[in-house]
Amino acid sequence: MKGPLFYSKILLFGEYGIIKDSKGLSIPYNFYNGALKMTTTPTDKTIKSNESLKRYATYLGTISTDLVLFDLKTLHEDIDAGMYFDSSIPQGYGVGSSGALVAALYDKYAQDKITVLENLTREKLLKLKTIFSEMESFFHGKSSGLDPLNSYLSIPILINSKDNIEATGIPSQKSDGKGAVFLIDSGIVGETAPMVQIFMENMKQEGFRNMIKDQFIKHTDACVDDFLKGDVKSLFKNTKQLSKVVLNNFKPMIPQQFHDLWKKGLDTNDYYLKLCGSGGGGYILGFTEDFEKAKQALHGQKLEVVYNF
Ligand SMILES: Nc1ncnc2c1ncn2[C@@H]1O[C@H](COP(=O)(O)OP(=O)(O)OP(=O)(O)O)[C@@H](O)[C@H]1O
Ligand SMILES: C[C@@](O)(CCO)CC(=O)[O-]
Repeated sequence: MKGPLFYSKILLFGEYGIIKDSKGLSIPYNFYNGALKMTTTPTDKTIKSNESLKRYATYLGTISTDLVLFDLKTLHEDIDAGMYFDSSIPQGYGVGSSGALVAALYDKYAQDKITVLENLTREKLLKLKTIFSEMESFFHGKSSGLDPLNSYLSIPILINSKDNIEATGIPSQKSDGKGAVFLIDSGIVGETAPMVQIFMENMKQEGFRNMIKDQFIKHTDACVDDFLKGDVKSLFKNTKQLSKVVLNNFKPMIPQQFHDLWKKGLDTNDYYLKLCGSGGGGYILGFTEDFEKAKQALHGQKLEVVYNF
C-alpha cells in the first residue's frame, strides 16, 4: 500500500498577522512530500513514525463526531500492521510536516469527506479548515488549520481574514526570471507554540499592538496584494518595509546568527529576509530581484529557490 502524496507548504505572507486578521498567502511547496505507507522492513524511522501515529490515532478518537467521523477501526488495524507516514518534510521547519500528515489521514480515514473534486464553496473550505484546525491542534496546541488545508487541496490559499479564505491562483513563474523567493536553512529546529506565546505576551503592550496594526499588518496586506497582482516592483518595496519592521520588533523569532545577515540585506538591497511561519529556527524566507547577487551575498548559507519572478 502507498497512499497519495501530500506536499509541504510555505506561508509566503501572513505569519502572526493572520492571528490578528491580516491577509495571508500560502502556497504548496512540492519539493517535499509525504505519503502513508505500510512497512515491509521496519527501520528506526518507520518505527518512530508508526509510534507517533499510534498516539495521534488515540487523539483522533476524541474529536467530536458531529464535526468529523473517522473509520477508527481500520485506522488502528493499519497502524498495528505497521503503517507509517513516509515523509521528506522536515519537522519544525515551518513547512508543515504535521499539516501533510493530517491531510493524509483525513483523506484516507474520514467518512463523508469533502473532496478536492467538488465545487469548493467558501462554506466547504471553512468546514474543512475547522476540521483540520481541530485535528492539527494535537501538534500545535492551537492551529489555524491552514497547513493541512493547503496540503490537502494542493492549491494556493488566500486568507482575507479569519473567516474569509479562498482558493486562489498566483501569477505563473518566469522560468528565466532573475528574481526569486528562496528559503535559507537556519540549521535550527523551531517550535511554534513558544513563539506564538511570546507574540501574544507582546500584544498586551499598547506600543506593540499599534506597531502590528499600523505597520506589520499594513505591509503584509500590501505584499499579498502585490504578489497576487504580479506587481514585482511594488512587492519588493513593501517586502523591504516588512523585513525592517520584523527585524526591529520580532527579534526573538530570528535566530541570533541571522540578525546581521538580515540587516545586510536591508542595507545593500541585495535581498530581503522575512519569517517563514512562526520563526525561531527552521527556514527563513528571502526575496531578491537578482538571485545570483543574493547567492553571493549569502555565500555559505544553504538556499533553496521556491519561486522565480
Ligand atoms: N513522518 C511523520 N510520521 C509521524 N509523525 C509525524 C511525521 N512528520 C511529522 N509528524 C508529527 O508532526 C509533529 C511535528 O509537527 P510540528 O507542528 O511541531 O512541526 P511542523 O508541522 O513541521 O511545523 P510548522 O507548523 O512550523 O510547519 C511531529 O512531532 C510528529 O508528531
Ligand atoms: C505564527 C502563525 O501565524 C503561522 C505559523 O505557521 C501561527 C498560526 O497562525 O497558526
